[in-house]
Amino acid sequence: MSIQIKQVSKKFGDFQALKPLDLTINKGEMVGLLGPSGSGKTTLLRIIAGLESADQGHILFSGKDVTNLHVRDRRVGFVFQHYALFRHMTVAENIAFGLDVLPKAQRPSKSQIKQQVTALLEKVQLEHLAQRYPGQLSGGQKQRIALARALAMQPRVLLLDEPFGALDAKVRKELRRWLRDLHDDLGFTSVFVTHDQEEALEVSDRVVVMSQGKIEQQATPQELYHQPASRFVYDFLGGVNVFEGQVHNNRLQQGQAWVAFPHAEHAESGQLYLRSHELSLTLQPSADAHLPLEIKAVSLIGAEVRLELEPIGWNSPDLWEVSISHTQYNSWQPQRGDTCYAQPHSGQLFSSDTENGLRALSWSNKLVLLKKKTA
Ligand SMILES: Nc1ncnc2c1ncn2[C@@H]1O[C@H](COP(=O)(O)OP(=O)(O)OP(=O)(O)O)[C@@H](O)[C@H]1O
Repeated sequence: MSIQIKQVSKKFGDFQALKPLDLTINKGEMVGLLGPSGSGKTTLLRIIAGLESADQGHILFSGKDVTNLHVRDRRVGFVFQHYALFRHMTVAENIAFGLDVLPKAQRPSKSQIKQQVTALLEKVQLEHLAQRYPGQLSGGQKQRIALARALAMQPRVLLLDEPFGALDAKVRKELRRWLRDLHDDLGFTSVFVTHDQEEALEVSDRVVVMSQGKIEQQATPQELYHQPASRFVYDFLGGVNVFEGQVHNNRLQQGQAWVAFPHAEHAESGQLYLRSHELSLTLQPSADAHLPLEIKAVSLIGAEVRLELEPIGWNSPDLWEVSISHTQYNSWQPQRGDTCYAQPHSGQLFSSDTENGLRALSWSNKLVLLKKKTA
């Protein structure tokens, strides 16, 4: 089922929690609402559910206006961060709950309910826990049961509010992949709220970034990562190293540190945003950049080696973080206190004269061109 949100807005007292916004969620799509605390994600989700009413605007499910339809008639399933399982009921009873309380005319027979519960327990891979009580389950297991309970009602839409927010990082990762598989398997439409960038980028078909009650950008994870529409989105996605300076002689300069622009730039000042994979570390400065850094920490855990670097003779809002391969680490053997230099390949420039404040820069093209010329 598709969801259309048309000019929906919401005020709490004088506070505008949602500015009039439009959003279309396609049938079978999984959409992540991503944004900082207070940006309006939960309010939007609750309005879609019918738990909250919009001040103005319309919500359409598959083209039908459901704005004034009661929550119980919208056929939406919910899963919240805090598993609202009934403690005095077994897992099986919890899953059956919604079906057991249906009006008689709609209620399946006892044996049908039993069959459905068994099928759902299989889907969430927890058949062996049917007779346990919530108090005897792990956080991750509770969330899977909460999901099974939501699915029992055969919702047309599944709404999830930080469903894995209370779980530890490893379980969280497992569960979000599992949720994505289940979504694909059952083919429902899902909208989930998260403030975790990695989670949103990993499982969503489309990510809607919200800030101060409005949509900053909606895009596929790939588009969002590679073409953030604004500095807010770039900052919010994180994992970025920033070099700020004044422009002189087609260089971005701060103290003795500088980066030469690959093309002519007319701005007076700017901030260069570089993600870890957009630069390499060298032992000498190059003709394109002089960005000295001191290694403050070397972390070997994980698929790559993460270096934390402090600017030497220039300032940055945060320490720089750059990942290198273990092969590179083994040949270079960087140590705390060593000096190295950042050499950008590509990045984004935010400056007063760029349209939307953002321009993609590429030094790699220049390098490729040079290579081609000399070949
Ligand atoms: N019932 C309410 N009464 C008054 N203000 C509210 C109410 N519900 C939400 N708000 C305010 O509206 C804004 C948006 O809240 P919302 O819960 O939608 O944000 P969010 O993006 O989901 O944040 P979080 O990630 O912290 O859950 C917040 O500033 C919040 O304080």
